[in-house]
Amino acid sequence: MAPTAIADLGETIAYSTGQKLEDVSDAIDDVNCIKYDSESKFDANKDKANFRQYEDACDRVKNFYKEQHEKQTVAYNLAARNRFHSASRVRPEMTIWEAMEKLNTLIDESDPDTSLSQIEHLLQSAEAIRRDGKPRWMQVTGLIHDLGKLMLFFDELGTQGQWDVVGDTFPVGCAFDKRIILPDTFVNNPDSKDPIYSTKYGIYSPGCGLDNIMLSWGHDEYLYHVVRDQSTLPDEALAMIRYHSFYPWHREGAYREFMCEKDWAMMKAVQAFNPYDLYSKSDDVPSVEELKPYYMELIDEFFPQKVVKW
Ligand SMILES: O[C@H]1[C@H](O)[C@@H](O)[C@H](O)[C@@H](O)[C@H]1O
Ligand SMILES: [Fe+2]
Ligand SMILES: [Fe+2]
Repeated sequence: MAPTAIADLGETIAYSTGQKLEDVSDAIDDVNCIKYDSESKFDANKDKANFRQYEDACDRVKNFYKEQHEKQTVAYNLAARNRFHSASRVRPEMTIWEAMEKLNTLIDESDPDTSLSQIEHLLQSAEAIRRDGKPRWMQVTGLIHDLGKLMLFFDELGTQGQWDVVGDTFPVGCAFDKRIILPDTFVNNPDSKDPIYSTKYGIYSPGCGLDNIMLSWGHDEYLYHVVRDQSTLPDEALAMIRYHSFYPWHREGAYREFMCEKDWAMMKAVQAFNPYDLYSKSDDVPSVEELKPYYMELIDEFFPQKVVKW
């Protein structure tokens, strides 16, 4: 780890940190009470080779990743986090259901696998989790996991476009791993030539824990911060939200050298969640009005104060 770089990043890294390391053993005990099936029943019949084909994706998707991979730098990430945490920011207020309706106008440029609206994607994920008999906290996690994309509509966050909202995530401040999709598109990212950020560990140290790694700014990181303080969701749900787009880690096995003990338990949770997010995209289109009463009750259970500060 380079001490000067760490000193510069200082508090910003600290406030982007989730649980303290002291909470690790508690979290692991909690995890032991939750059983994940090694294979979910739900994705057994899916042809997985049809999803996430980025090399063959259309120009819209490829251009998206080129832009994202060039612009997600340490400097940008620090600035975005400062805007989010700024004390003077007036945070929009709305309920979870209102947020789902507001998000519905977004067409995600990074996604080669669905042409459905966001509310439909959220309901597909939640319904697949519910059909598999998973706990209620996981169903509501499926329902909300992409609501962070709302950041696109909140001017005071200074969102630049879709490149700092959607798409897969990856750490900044250390070398970009080849297992990130379309890895050659990082050549024009200035950090890939930085003497510290371009090294294997960069500004981090092995075993430092994922909560201490700055992941590219976007809907996962944003929603994690919103939900952590305003819901009763367990640590596993928060990990599913925060890391669901971190495919190079949870699917491809990259960046494992940064994990701490707690992260291994959290990774199981994220991997258990992933099929419901990805493979539910080919399910039937859900009926929003029919499902609304069930999910309104579920939302109230985990967001007791009803109105959320975004
Ligand atoms: O295109 C998708 C989409 O934007 C998802 O919401 C995100 O979680 C994925 O990782 C990404 O690749
Ligand atoms: Fe997502
Ligand atoms: Fe999703």
